[in-house]
Amino acid sequence: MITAEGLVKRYGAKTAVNNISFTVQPGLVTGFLGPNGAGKSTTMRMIVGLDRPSAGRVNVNGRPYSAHSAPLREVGALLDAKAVHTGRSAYNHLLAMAATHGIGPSRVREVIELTGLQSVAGKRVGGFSLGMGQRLGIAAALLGDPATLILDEPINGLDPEGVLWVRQLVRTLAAEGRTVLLSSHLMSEMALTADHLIVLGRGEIIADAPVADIVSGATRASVRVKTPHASELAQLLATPDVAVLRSELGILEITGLAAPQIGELAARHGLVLHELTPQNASLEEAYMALTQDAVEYRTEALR
Ligand SMILES: Nc1ncnc2c1ncn2[C@@H]1O[C@H](COP(=O)(O)OP(=O)(O)OP(=O)(O)O)[C@@H](O)[C@H]1O
Repeated sequence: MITAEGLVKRYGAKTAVNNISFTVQPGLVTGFLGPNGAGKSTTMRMIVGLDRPSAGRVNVNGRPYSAHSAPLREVGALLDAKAVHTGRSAYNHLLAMAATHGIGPSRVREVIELTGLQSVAGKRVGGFSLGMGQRLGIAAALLGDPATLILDEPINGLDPEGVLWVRQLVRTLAAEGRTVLLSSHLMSEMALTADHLIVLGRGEIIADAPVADIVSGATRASVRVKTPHASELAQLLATPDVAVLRSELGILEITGLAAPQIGELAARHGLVLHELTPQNASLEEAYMALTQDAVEYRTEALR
């Protein structure tokens, strides 16, 4: 479990994290989202004691990271996959880390197998691809069999098989009752992986809720209707609370009324429907709506 209370981080005049409080619960995958520069990495660094808060506190499994006598057994973190001694082999890198905590070679072999690095374990880390480096970072995070895991962009550089593997791994870790905090800019992947989301914008929390609530709360779901009586149905639906958009011939996109009510209204007036489909908003749309005022580095649309 991770608990932050009134957490602040200032770098000179820049406030990177501005008085945030949150709890990351065990047994769930919690996604940590936000535009570039929102303060995610800074927060993660404070959780694992790499940065000192300017104010407030953050505990991992009940204590500050620095107060744990064997931190690798409490929290496993993948923060910067490139932060390894490039001259060592993957096996020796993990063995050196393990030695600091009295963890034996058998656990090193176990995490190598778990992360699919067997064939390259003896090779110099300096020659690793981005994806292999990510796998090694995940192996290091798992080394102490910790109850809490913090993974910053773990799928960055992974091939589709690797992305699927990370998704299954973090789901399994959460199902085992562990606390998993995961950052990614890939909303489609986050929608498949996370149960809960904490969204940061300009150093503040702009959402802290289950994924389903964030998706349904930030966007208005619509219903797609295909009918040969589009004009008649659009007229029947025309009330101040219902918006009807005619996207193409015979197709209506309706917001403000649920599919069953639309179907019943059509039936009462003898109007045939060929399709009646609730359109669920995507997490990406919800995320864009939530963060539209919090994006610091905006790009211009291509003309
Ligand atoms: N060491 C530092 N010195 C000065 N400013 C910093 C430092 N580290 C981070 N910042 C600033 O703090 C803000 C938050 O940065 P942070 O890296 O935490 O954001 P992030 O949400 O992780 O972004 P990204 O998605 O781009 O990784 C940014 O404006 C960044 O420029």
